[in-house]
Amino acid sequence: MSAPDAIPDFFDEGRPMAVLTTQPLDRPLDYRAPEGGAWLGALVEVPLGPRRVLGVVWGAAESDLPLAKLRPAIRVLDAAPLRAELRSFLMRAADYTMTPLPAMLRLATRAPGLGDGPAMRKLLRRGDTLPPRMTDARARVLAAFDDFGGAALAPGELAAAAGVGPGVVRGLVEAGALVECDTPRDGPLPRLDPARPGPVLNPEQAAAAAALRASVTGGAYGTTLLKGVTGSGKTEAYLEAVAECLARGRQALVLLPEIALTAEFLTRVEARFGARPGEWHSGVTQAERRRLWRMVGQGGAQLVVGARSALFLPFQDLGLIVVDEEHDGSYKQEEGVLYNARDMAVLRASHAGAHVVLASATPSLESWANADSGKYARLDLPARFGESVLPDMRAVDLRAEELPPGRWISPTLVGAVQERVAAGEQALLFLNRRGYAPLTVCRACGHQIGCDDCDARMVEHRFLNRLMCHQCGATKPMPETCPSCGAADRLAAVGPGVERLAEEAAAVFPDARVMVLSSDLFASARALKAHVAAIAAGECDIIIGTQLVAKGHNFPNLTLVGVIDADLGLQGSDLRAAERCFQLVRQVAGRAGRAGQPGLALVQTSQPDHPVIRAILSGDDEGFWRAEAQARRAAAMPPYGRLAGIILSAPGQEEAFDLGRALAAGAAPLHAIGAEVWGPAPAPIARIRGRHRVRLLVKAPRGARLQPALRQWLAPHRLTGDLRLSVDIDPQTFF
Ligand SMILES: Nc1ncnc2c1ncn2[C@@H]1O[C@H](COP(=O)(O)OP(=O)(O)OP(=O)(O)O)[C@@H](O)[C@H]1O
Ligand SMILES: [Zn+2]
Repeated sequence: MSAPDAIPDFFDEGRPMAVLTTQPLDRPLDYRAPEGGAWLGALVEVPLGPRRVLGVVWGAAESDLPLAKLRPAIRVLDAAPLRAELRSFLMRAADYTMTPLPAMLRLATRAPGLGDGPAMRKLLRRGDTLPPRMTDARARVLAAFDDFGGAALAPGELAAAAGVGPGVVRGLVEAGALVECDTPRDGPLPRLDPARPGPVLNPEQAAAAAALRASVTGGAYGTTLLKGVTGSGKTEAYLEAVAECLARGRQALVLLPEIALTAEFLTRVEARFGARPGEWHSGVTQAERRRLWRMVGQGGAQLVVGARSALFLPFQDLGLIVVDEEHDGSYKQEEGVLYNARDMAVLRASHAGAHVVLASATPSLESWANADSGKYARLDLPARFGESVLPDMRAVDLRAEELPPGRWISPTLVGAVQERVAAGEQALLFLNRRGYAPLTVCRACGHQIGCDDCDARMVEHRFLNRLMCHQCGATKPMPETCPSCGAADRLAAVGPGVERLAEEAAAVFPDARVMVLSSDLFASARALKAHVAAIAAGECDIIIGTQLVAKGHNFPNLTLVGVIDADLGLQGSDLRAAERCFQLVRQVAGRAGRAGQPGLALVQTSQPDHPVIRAILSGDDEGFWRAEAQARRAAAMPPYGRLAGIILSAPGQEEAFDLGRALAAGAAPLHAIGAEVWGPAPAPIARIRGRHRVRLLVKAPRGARLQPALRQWLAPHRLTGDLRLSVDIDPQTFF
């Protein structure tokens, strides 16, 4: 199915056709095809009651209403029809995630200005006559066209290219030597040249690159896990697959877990292919989004780099999807439509005849197991590129170090930081906690300040000078007196957050320049990017960061990483606590010593003998995954069993519990596939934004047909009032 659709079905004007709208209806509606007819998959505007809504021609009409009873669609929009590949992907994705199809379609039609006509702008090209009076400046303007291959140019572009003022250009228009023409505003993106030579690869990289190129050449679906230690050149290797894909005239998509990483990636692509790819994420302007959405559909964009929502773009011929840092938790969308972009990438690729590359130094157990069983191919890059070696990893046993109250940087770590900073190198102190302090307590009565709407404590953010709830985002000023007992000046910050750690660093290292990297400190993606660039350029000595710093950044001068509290990740009953702790600490440590100087990672822990900490320190990755896989297999937990979370929420706890109990009592359809139901129980965070939350957990054997059983189980229950139910297939979080 690698070729674009064969000639799609066409509905002649006035013929009946089914249209799927993005409105919450349970099926497509029938309309008559509008003037000019409509292709299958075309985006159309249709009347719905008194409104006009967006829809997609989905297939043949389904009702047997007489033609005269059907309303005509209003018009076909100016955009490429959604291809069969995307339509079938949306149906399967809706099915898998148990999302209503219109909500899925909304993800694929989220382009600004879709309903607008083709936006035109006035460009200039050369006329048939020469100006009566030729000057140097005029000659330069006319010559500028040759530099652009005769393409039409905007007046401003032309003046800039010729190095003249706008008056010169105007004069030529008046003289008839330049003529205006209307041109679509959204032109193709600059061409990437896949034939340009890449860097010289070392033998391991070359072998991986050749295997990846070969997978793309086949033009069929397949998935490869590219496991390489941090700094081994995974990016260089998968860019070779991108080159192969583009050379074959197909499109490629690279997903990154964090917008802050795109700037560096765009620069690398430009260096490799001579132009920048399309960008798709929340930091991109509306005009750029509109252009990219259209160009992806028309084949005017070869490579897109984006966030998880880029998976729903209307590619003309998608040949490759790379999911970089595939283990990253942010690929799971936790609000609205609940989906895992890594899994959906595999699903989309299987419909598009595309290859998937999952790249990571610390793969998810899911991907590791799929490679282990042979379902995915696997390629390894076991060593860092060039002279750099993996950092030396050592534990700092907190039981043996004297730390005064309110201090978190151990004497050993202080000494190491001083040494590195004195040598003109950078040190990173990692603590996965935003804000100043996780807890504010009254020393008079013991009261802990909580959120008014959630079952969560408020976190002090000194930078904002407020308390913040990390569940709902609500903030309030720090009270002067205890809200419970009224005592003044008795409220105390308990525990560290990155802001407090920065305060400690400033006190302990008074001469060092300290910068904090935490997602909440930046008003925009742009500000964050600038900050990352400043760090890479060496504008600070000590970086204090949350998990934001763990994600693939390249700080060449960074040689020391201190993990403030490795035990933090081991806590909690979460199924993936060990896996996440392992991934996070290994990734953070991997930031050290990337450009030749040897790196050191010091891991502060009170449990140096904990198996996870030992695996982190020893670097025995395979041993860790094997042990983890064995434990999960024994418990029949994912990926060796299946889970679905059911979250009920309502203004009152009783309503949610009543439904939960009714569900638990009527679980026969689940028992029929060998599944168990746990709960209902109050969710660990029992209230968010004023709504009470109750959870059930469904656990099924690996091969069970879970979704049909869930549908059958849930069908008899009507949601009344303000009761909400959401289904989380393959849940990553259990709050
Ligand atoms: N063959 C090569 N020639 C020149 N430079 C290389 C080569 N391979 C890798 N590098 C450089 O080494 C550094 C690490 O490579 P790269 O970013 O591709 O590794 P990675 O495995 O993707 O790292 P991470 O896991 O941290 O994302 C980069 O600066 C890259 O430009
Ligand atoms: Zn809250």
